[in-house]
Amino acid sequence: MKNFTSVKDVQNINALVEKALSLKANPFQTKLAEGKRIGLIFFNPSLRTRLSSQVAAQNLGAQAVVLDIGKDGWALEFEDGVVMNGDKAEHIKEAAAVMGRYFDVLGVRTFPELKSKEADYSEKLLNAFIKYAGVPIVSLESGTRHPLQSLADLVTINEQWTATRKPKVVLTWAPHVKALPQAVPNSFAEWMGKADVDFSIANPEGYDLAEEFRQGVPVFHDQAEALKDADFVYVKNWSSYDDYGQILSQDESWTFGSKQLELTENAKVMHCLPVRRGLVIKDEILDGPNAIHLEQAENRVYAAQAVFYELLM
Ligand SMILES: NCCC[C@H](NC(=O)CCC(=O)O)C(=O)O
Ligand SMILES: NC(=O)OP(=O)(O)O
Repeated sequence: MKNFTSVKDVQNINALVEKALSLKANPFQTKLAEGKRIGLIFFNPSLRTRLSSQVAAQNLGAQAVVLDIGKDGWALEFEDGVVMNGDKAEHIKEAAAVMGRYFDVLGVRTFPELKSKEADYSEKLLNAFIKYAGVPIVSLESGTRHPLQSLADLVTINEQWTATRKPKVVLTWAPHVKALPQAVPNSFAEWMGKADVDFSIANPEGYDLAEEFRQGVPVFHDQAEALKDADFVYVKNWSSYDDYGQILSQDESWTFGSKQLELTENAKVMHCLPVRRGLVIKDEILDGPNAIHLEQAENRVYAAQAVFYELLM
């Protein structure tokens, strides 16, 4: 594996899931990556990704250094060939190359601006790191994807599912007050497409994900129809892709509660966090026996550990 920015970077996802589970069973392999350094570069806020990546590095014996570049770094220029006479002090060409000289692996978090579909989906920032850093790049959530989250999600589904038949996994949209990225649902859909599950998506009209992420996946605009017999339900808000970055609905009949759960096969309920209680998922679910959001968050450590292991070893 050269970089970890999408499921396409992974040769064998089952092997990576197994690696994460074996690291979970025996996490403190602190000699493995002794002397290696991981830079974790954040353009945006984070709780889980930041902490789980640092814990994962420590478990392997590597050192992690965090830079809140959005807050503490110089304002960066990404355009080529411009005269930098505005407010940008440093070009990504130098910034990424310098960080590449300090670290063996670089993780980067860069949310989409949700203004231009073309700009966000071209992944300009992540690709600039890949081009100029000269070391493996790990996405800590980019404009279009969140692969460390999706790997942890798949690890969690594998852990929780003991039956021999394929589990039915449904990704459902839920309302929110802010326009959120499509990165988490895109990425989840992309990973589920490669996993041994029966996968479908429920969202209101106008919220279909970009076609490349839902090819061959049944999409329902009726949540109740989609939830029937589900074994796992992944709840997440996202803003419109077609009407890019817009909030088209705040319909709270899509908020996931007991009424929705009753339609399922006593499904496990998933969310990547942070979750807005009462709006996205009701307390009765988050505080009940079907919620596995904390297990997902815990597995972020072993997902990151497996990825760092692959890239450093
Ligand atoms: N890293 C996990 C999710 C990050 C982001 N959520 C958020 O920005 C929530 C913000 C809020 O609820 O105000 C998203 O949906 O992609
Ligand atoms: N799920 C997730 O990536 O959480 P953070 O945004 O807190 O890192």
